[in-house]
Amino acid sequence: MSTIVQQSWKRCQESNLIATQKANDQIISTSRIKEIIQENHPLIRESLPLFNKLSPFLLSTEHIALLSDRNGNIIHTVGDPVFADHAQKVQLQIGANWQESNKGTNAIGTALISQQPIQIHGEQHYFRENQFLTCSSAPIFSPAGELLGVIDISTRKEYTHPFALTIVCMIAEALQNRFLFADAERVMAVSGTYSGKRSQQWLPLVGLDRDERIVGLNRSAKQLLGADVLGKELDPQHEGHARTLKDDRRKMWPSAPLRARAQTPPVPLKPFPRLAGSCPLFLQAKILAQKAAQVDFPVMILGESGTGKELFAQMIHQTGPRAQEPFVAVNCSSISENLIESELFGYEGGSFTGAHREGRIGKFEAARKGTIFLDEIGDMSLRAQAALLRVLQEKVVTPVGSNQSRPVHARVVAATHRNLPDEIKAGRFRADLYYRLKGVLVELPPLRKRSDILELAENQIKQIAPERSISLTREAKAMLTSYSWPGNVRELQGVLIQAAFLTDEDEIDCEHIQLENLEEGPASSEIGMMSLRETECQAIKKALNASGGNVTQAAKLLQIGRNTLYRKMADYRILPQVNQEEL
Ligand SMILES: Nc1ncnc2c1ncn2[C@@H]1O[C@H](COP(=O)(O)OP(=O)(O)OP(=O)(O)O)[C@@H](O)[C@H]1O
Repeated sequence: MSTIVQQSWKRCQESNLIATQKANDQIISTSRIKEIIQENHPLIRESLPLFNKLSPFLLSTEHIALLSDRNGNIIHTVGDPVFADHAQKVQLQIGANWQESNKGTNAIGTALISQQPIQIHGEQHYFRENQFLTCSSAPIFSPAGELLGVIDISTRKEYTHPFALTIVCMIAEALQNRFLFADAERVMAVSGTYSGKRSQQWLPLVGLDRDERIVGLNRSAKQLLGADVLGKELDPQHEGHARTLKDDRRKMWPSAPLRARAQTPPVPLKPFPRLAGSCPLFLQAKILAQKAAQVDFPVMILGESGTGKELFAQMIHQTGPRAQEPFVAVNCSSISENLIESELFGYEGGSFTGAHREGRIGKFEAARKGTIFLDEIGDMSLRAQAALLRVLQEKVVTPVGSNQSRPVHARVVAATHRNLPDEIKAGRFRADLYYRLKGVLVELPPLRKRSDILELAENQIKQIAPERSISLTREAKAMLTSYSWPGNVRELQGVLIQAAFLTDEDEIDCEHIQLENLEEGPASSEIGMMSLRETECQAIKKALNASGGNVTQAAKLLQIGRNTLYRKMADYRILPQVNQEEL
């Protein structure tokens, strides 16, 4: 037995776990699972494509793959339904908790404690009931080194695949890289001489923030540079050999010091994403924005949060004559009142405590002849509004601590979810600024008023899981069109990511769709969506009772696949015993 396994057995004995007894088999409640899925949204979002790729390889191999959060809760499974059936007996299923304190020595729980990849083979499992398994797990770390969860591949001990452990390690590393690309402003591949063991598989990747500080690195980069480089600037020795793989500094805030500005090479913008939708209200706004892109008037985009305001601003930039220049997005609500002037107009070196020695250019200058997108303009303080108005009137900025003005060439596109005329009446927004910004007014409809919700949903599903052809059932479509969508397209995206994650078949059904305020949807009660779930739940319970708890027979009675039934049971927290109650 390896030292890790020995230490784990010792912990189990010290916690008075009895190997011959049943392990703790509590399943967490449906509402808690929903919360856990919400909490782990980024982990799920990044894992989904990898699980989708893995899934076909596991079919008919008696293997399943599982994803657990950092607390050992299983939040996703894919794999061979035949083995899933056996696995269910020991709760290798969604909603079970595989922490060592519950399940004794096991690959998920022990990988979480040891923070190392591990394979637990047959009798190495502490509880006898788990000794028919061999499970291979690898911890998943964020690029900043935070433990996020575990990826596991399990099977009967006699079927263990020789590369199972290698595969989970590769998936965990691929996930770390996906996080790096999703979160860092700039990703660089570094090279150099390795001091420790060389990792053959992955390019050493480093993620940098807008201030050029290292915010994340993958395992190879950690071996090369050491973990203590987090928060520091990249050593020039490595920077010299580094290749930039992703650079969003033109989109957001290019925070390079003044002197470095001229050296920053132009970075091509990503191709513009298609703005999906055929609803007349939406098309009207799109046509207006496309026209506005060709002229230089200021544009004001109005719409609730998540309706696509930033996407529209990007479209205006990228389809207009300034497309080759930077697009700089500024979220006015997230900049503190004290810093707004230095953020927008820049500052001279040493002009205030905490300032960079070399000084910084402001966002107006960073946008050069491109577009500055002032998001959440309605949340700007009156002081900042006054400063902004001056810039728009005089077309110059004066960096903090300087007495020299610099010309502004950028085009301004502003957006807000607030009703600015109301804000003006309440004295919170300056009327003169409103009229300066308002040039062309583009109003985006909230999703609940759009007639193309299903078209958008189908479009999103294709983007989320391009390699699967997932469709929506009739009931799922009714559910989506009857909901009020307070979070608009962004909420729809989140719901569909979860749904695609929860189904491992080619259909998204109501059980996979988790809506926050279902009761608030205008028509949901009218068409009885909750009772649909309730009816399905009752039908499953009845079928299980009629079949004496035999899942295969119950599935036949219900005319659905056994695997589908298992997933529905997990969703409704139904155990396969007679007269079971919801947990
Ligand atoms: N018509 C559309 N087609 C495809 N995706 C869309 C569409 N509209 C919005 N989205 C997507 O919805 C999400 C939210 O869009 P965006 O960030 O532009 O909204 P917003 O109105 O600026 O939100 P906020 O006010 O919260 O900043 C993004 O992921 C965007 O890609």
